[in-house]
Amino acid sequence: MNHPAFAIPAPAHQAAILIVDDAPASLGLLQDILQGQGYRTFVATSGERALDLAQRIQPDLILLDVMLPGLDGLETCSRLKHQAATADIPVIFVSACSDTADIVAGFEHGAADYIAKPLRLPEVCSRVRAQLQIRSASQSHTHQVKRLRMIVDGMDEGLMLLGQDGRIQYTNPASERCLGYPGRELAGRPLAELLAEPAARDFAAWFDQSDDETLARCRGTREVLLRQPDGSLRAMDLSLSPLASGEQLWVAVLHDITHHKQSENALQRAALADPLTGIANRRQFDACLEREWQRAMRNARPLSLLVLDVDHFKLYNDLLGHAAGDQCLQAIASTLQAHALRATDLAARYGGEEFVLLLPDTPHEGAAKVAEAIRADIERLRVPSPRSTTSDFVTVSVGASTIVPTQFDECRSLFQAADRAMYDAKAAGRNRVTAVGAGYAWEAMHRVLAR
Ligand SMILES: Nc1nc2c(ncn2[C@@H]2O[C@H](COP(=O)(O)OP(=O)(O)OP(=O)(O)O)[C@@H](O)[C@H]2O)c(=O)[nH]1
Repeated sequence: MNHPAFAIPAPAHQAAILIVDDAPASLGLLQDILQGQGYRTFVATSGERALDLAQRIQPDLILLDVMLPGLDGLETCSRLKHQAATADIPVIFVSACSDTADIVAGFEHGAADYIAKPLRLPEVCSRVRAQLQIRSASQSHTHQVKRLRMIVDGMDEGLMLLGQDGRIQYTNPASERCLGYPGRELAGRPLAELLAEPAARDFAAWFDQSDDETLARCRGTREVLLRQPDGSLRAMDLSLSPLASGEQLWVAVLHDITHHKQSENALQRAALADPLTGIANRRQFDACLEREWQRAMRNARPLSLLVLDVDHFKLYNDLLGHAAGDQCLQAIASTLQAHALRATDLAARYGGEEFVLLLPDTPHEGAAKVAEAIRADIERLRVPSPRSTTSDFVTVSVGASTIVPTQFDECRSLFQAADRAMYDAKAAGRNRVTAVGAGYAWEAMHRVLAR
């Protein structure tokens, strides 16, 4: 039977409605009405059968009579609500018992609505439609929430919610990975506590003051170091923005930049290294010399420099070829590097076949000893040098200079003195060390001694 007067547009998907009634007349009537509205209907004449069918067909709505043989409607409704598979299916009681107490009991047992018999058809249609709309809205809301949760849980970026006091209220799995702690250990902790300085101080100050103007300053993205539970640090970009909803919450996003940092560091290292030998290049040496010069001057400590040049290297190259020459330079660089024993010593290739070794806090005698040890070790490499007029093997000449820098000295004077000493060693026959003192203090001492 169709009821055009109460016709409503058929739902986008044909909703399935389970009608539970032991009275054939009312069952048939409800079935006619609902089918007329375009719904698919299923019927059950007992509570037990209704439970079974509901589990299997997962209807969108159940119309349930209260008075049923065996398991009554109230108990059936309770059981439906206690089973995970049917708990979310809305139930409308349809009953001749329409006292307030009956209606209240229906709601207490989990009903979504209550229709009193005798049935008024427009009312049945409206209530059914209303429940289906509520269910559809709630399903799409649940779907949205699930989707959002999947996105947030699957993000590579760490996402956190912070209160206005800067304490963590929510962390997604990626932020737990970034921070190195499980979510339960992060909840309630101030974010600043997990940062290294100077960001830790800034964030603590911002959130402590928490006036709008101060907080506005923590907006945006900055590079921070996160303290890991094992004490190590991880570089991240941290973006902070207020939650648009107007709640007093902040959204913090962590983006791991370890890889960028690593390649940045690798680039920096490459820019400071000599590509042939892997030891420091001239650029790094110049910066280091300037630093150590200032330190030695502040502390009035001796600073020594060795300048080392391969003997007759042109002849070596000409006879054995450039590739063999390169290998020879690599062997010399390794030998030199092996003598850079202290953390502050720096071995570098100054250019061509010329090398330097900077020895901070090293007096004249110490520098001369290191220079001689390097010279002897290179000779001991026994790299054949057939055309050399100095030796059968590759040798080096080394100039060493030492200075206790004063404000009357110039940084380049140390290099110039060592370079001159190296040329003196060449002039004196090569494969030897010449060690000299340099600078105002040295000359002053010699003036006193000469008197
Ligand atoms: N294989 C190779 N040779 C280089 C490199 N840099 C400079 N040389 C060579 O080193 C040689 C240096 O020659 P010279 O400056 O004339 O000096 P030397 O032959 O070593 O003679 P003395 O220094 O007087 O003992 C040149 O032939 C350069 O081509 C390099 O990176 N690889």
